[in-house]
Amino acid sequence: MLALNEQRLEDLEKTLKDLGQASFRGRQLFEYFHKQLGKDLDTCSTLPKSLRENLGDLPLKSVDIAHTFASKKDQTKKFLFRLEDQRLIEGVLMKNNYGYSQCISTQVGCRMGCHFCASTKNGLVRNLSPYEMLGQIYETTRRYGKIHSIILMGSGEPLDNLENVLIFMDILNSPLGYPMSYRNMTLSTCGLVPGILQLAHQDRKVNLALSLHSPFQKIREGMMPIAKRYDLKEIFQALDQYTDQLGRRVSYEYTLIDGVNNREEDLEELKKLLKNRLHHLNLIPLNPIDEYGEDRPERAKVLYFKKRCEDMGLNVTIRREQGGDINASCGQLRQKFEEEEGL
Ligand SMILES: C[S@@+](CC[C@H](N)C(=O)[O-])C[C@H]1O[C@@H](n2cnc3c(N)ncnc32)[C@H](O)[C@@H]1O
Ligand code: SF4
Repeated sequence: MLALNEQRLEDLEKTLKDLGQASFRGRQLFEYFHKQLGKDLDTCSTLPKSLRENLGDLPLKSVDIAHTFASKKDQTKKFLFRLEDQRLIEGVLMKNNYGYSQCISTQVGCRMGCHFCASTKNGLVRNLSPYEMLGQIYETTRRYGKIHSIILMGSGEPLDNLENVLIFMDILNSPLGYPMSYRNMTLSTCGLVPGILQLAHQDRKVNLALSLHSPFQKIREGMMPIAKRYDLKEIFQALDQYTDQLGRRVSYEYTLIDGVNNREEDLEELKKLLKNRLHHLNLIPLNPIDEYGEDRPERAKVLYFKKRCEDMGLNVTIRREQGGDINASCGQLRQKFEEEEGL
């Protein structure tokens, strides 16, 4: 059973009803957890003391900020959050002109095995529960104020933990809670087709990003083992359904790796794939990790690639390099600290 502070409103009302309480008590408790960001039932003054004591036996989930790394170059902050089993996960908080945007993790580790990604080096440890995702946002909100938008681009593959991710998004979106619009939530996936189709056929209008990395099936397979399971043709069919059903464009993450996916033929093939689709292409220069021998292209090559995409009529940006001095490569910090702690 989910903890009290990670149940959807209707489930929390039912839990309270099963305890012989009126359903409005469930609503009050939901507001306490998700609007007031309360953590300790003793401070929930809307509930009678007897009920608080009664609920005291039921577990609440918690997340703490274990370490904060502040960039000296910009206002970016990187966090290591500690979970109740002492596991660590990473998150990044970025300041934009419209407010804070936060990158959050959805799993401890990842089982997808992309060769360039530090998050997957020790495989998947476990899925995050809904509160372990909410708690990342609530803890930063307590310290820095309201978060405007989130991206599910920390460690983990969100579509490999979709049930909990949907509960998390629904609670965050609830008018009685935080609330954050689905439109301010972006889910990034390596391309798990069943999950993309599930997202296409429901009405939460969240943003979807595909980690594309190569327009060629064989090269993609060489970078991301999961590409062997779902090929580009299947993935694009699913993405087309998402756009048709929800009228939303898809973002494409493209980690630029020198000599691997920044060649002339990559540009031509990208044009064929994206030109006639609603798209936004986001170029991410590789953040090299020890286990992966390939190189990050120098700045001039990144700018050239972007210019060529623009000339071909693609809608393209280079991901803003925020917090470059706090080693923002996903998964590396957690790996370092967990090794030090012998986890
Ligand atoms: C860590 S993943 C998490 C979300 C999801 N699992 C995915 O792959 O889209 C978020 C993004 O970071 C990118 N990424 C991972 N390791 C990277 C690295 N070393 N350098 C640049 N981008 C990287 C991934 O390709 C992906 O687009
Ligand atoms: S890039 Fe995404 S899917 Fe691939 S290993 Fe990293 S977290 Fe997992």
